[in-house]
Amino acid sequence: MNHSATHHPGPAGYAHPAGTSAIEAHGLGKKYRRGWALREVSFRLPAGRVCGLVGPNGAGKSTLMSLVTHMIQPTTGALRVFGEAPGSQGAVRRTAFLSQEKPLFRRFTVAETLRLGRELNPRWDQGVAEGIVSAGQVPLTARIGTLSGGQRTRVAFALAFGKRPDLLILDEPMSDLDPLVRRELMETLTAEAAQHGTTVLVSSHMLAELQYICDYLLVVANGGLRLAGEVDELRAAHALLAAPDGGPSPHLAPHRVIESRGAVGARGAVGARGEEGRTGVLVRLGGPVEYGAPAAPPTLEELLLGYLRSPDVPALIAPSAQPGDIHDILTRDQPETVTA
Ligand SMILES: Nc1ncnc2c1ncn2[C@@H]1O[C@H](COP(=O)(O)OP(=O)(O)OP(=O)(O)O)[C@@H](O)[C@H]1O
Repeated sequence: MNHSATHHPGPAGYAHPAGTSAIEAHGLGKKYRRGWALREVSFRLPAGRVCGLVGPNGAGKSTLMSLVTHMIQPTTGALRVFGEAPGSQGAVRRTAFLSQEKPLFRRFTVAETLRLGRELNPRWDQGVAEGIVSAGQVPLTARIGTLSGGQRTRVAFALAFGKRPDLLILDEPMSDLDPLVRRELMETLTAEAAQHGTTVLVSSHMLAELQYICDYLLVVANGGLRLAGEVDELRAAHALLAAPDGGPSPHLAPHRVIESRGAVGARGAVGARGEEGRTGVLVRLGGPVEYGAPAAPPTLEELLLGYLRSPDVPALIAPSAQPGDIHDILTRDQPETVTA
C-alpha cells in the first residue's frame, strides 16, 4: 500500500490535482432529539485517499456518512462533496454508499440486481461488478433472498464498485465476511481505488485490517473529531515510549501523554512487534524524539487503540486535513449574495 504524503497513486499512477477535496466539512453538527450525535466537526479529506473512519459505538460515524450521502441534513455547519452540496446532482452521481443494512431486492436474481445497477448508473462497469460476483462463485441466477449474508455483502460490493464512483462510502462492510473473503475484497478495493483514483471512506472496528488498506484516518469519539490526517503524518506525530518492566519511567516532557498503561497495543506493550513485557506510554510529540529504543513510532493499531481508550484528549487535525476557509465554501454556493 502506498503511503505517499502527497498523492495516492496506484499501479496506474492516478493522481488528483493537488488540493482537490473529496469531502470538506466546516463546523458540521447533527442534533437528534436525544442530543448531539456530531458536533463542530471540521476537516477535509483529500481526493484519492482510502480513509478509515474509526470510533467507539455511538461515536457518530454512521451519522457522518449519512450526512455526506444526504440521507440526513446537518443541524449546523457546511459540508461539500467534491465542492458541491451533498444531494446535488453532481455529488449524488459521483458517490456510492454501501450501508450496514445493504438493502437489496430479495426476489431479484443476482443478474437482475446487476442489470438494475447498469440501468441506474451511466458510468456502470459490468466487468468489475461481474468479476466481484464470480470471484465468490455466487451464481448469477440465484435469488438474493437465498444467498448467505456474506454472499449478499459481495453482491452489494459489486453494485457499489460497478457504479464506478469517485467517492465510495462503506459503513462497516466487513463484519459478516469470512477472513479470506475480507482480504480478497480489501485487495479489490485498494486496487480499484489506486487505479481509478477513487476516494474511499470506510468505517470499521477491525483496526488491524485497516492498516492494510488505509492511508488516511478520521477518528471520532463522543460526536467530535479526535484525529484526522495521513496515516504517516499522524504516526510521525506520536511515539510509543517503552520502559522495561519495573524500570524507570520514560522521560515525558515536552510531550503530551495520550495513554499510559502497562500494555500499549494489541498484545502488550509494543506487542505488535513481538517485544512483549514492557510498559509503554503513547505520546503526542511536543519536541524532537530519537527513534530507536526506547522510542518508536506507533503502529496504526497502537495509535488507534490509544485514542479509543482516551476519547477526551484534545483533537489533532493534521495540516492536510484542515479545511479551507468557511467563506470559500459558502461563497461557492451563493456567489450573487456576496457583497464584500
Ligand atoms: N435516528 C436517530 N435518532 C436519534 N438518535 C440517533 C439516531 N441515529 C443515531 N443516533 C444517536 O447518535 C449517536 C451517534 O450514532 P451513530 O450511529 O452515528 O454512531 P456510530 O459511530 O456509527 O456507532 P456504531 O459503531 O455503533 O455503528 C448515538 O448516540 C445514537 O444513539
